Amino acid sequence: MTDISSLRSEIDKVDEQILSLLSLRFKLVKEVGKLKRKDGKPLTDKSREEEVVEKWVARSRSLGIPESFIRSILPLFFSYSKMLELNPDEKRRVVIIGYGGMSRSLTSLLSLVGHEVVITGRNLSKASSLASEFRAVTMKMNEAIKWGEIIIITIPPDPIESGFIDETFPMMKEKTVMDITSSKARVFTYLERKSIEHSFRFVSTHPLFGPFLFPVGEKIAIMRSRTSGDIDDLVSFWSKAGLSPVLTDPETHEKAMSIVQVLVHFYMMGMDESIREASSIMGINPNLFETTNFREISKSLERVRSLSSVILEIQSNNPYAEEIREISINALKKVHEELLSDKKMNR
Ligand SMILES: O=C(O)C(=O)C[C@]1(C(=O)O)C=C[C@@H](O)C=C1
Repeated sequence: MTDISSLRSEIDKVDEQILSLLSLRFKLVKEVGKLKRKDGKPLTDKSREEEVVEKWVARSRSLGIPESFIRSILPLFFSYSKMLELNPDEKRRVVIIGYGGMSRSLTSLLSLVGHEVVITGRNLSKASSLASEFRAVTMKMNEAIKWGEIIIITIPPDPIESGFIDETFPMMKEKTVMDITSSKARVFTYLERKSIEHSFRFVSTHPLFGPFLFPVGEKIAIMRSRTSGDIDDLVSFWSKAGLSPVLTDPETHEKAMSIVQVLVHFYMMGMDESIREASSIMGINPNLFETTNFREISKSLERVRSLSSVILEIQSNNPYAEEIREISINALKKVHEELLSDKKMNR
């Protein structure tokens, strides 16, 4: 009988082959990228992606590999391929203030695309451990700001508004400064005022994705301020980094976020709470009976739980939050009543 360790060494050999082939695939993809850039073609070719998926699914069927497995790994291939095909014409000196999840996500993208990225903040050892994960470096806050052309503030709205980085604003003179907060209500006005006082160019952004690596293909909301002037350069900066810019203004952004974030998170917090309560009342562990839908929803609930501080921050900062939660409760009541009256009719 073959023992586990000899089987594992066979697996290691197969893994080695998979990796060599993957590396070859990525090299070919980079060549495709060069041709696409030369011809001015878009990176995404949906019909080619569909063709690749069909080929893989057909082949995997004959090999007995589940279709769902193929369909879940191929989007990762395409997204990573597109990232390798990116190549900005112009390297920019980008400074990221802060070292949290969103800083990590943006650093992964901007450094891979070829920009020079410096991470800074009060705690340089945290900044440097993040920088070492990518092609990025650390500098003290004042040195970094002096060096950079584009400054991205990734710290949360409360510290921004309580003056945590106020001392750095005079050094930002004539630089381009962006924030990435999810709620623009107060931060926007604050930074716009500072940009007028200290003569820097302020453009507000909101990356519309969570703190994950290489977010190629995701959206970023971009909002002009009174000091931003023409923002074509920044729209191109973000598109060349693989994101899709959505041009908007703070008011529209807050209204949109009241639906996309406040409403959705509110329902999910309620769902999480009711699943816990119902499980305890029924004396049941629902995970033992999970359906596909339940599993997918549980994953989303888990994500919402892990981002709870940001989610609560949005619930408290969005100016439409109360109105939206009211609308949500009324909608739920309406569904409840409709279900009750349907039941009566069916009797
Ligand atoms: O064939 C291309 O056009 C590629 O860029 C390669 C590739 C792939 O990974 O197979 C990646 C992105 C495109 O949307 C389609 C296919």
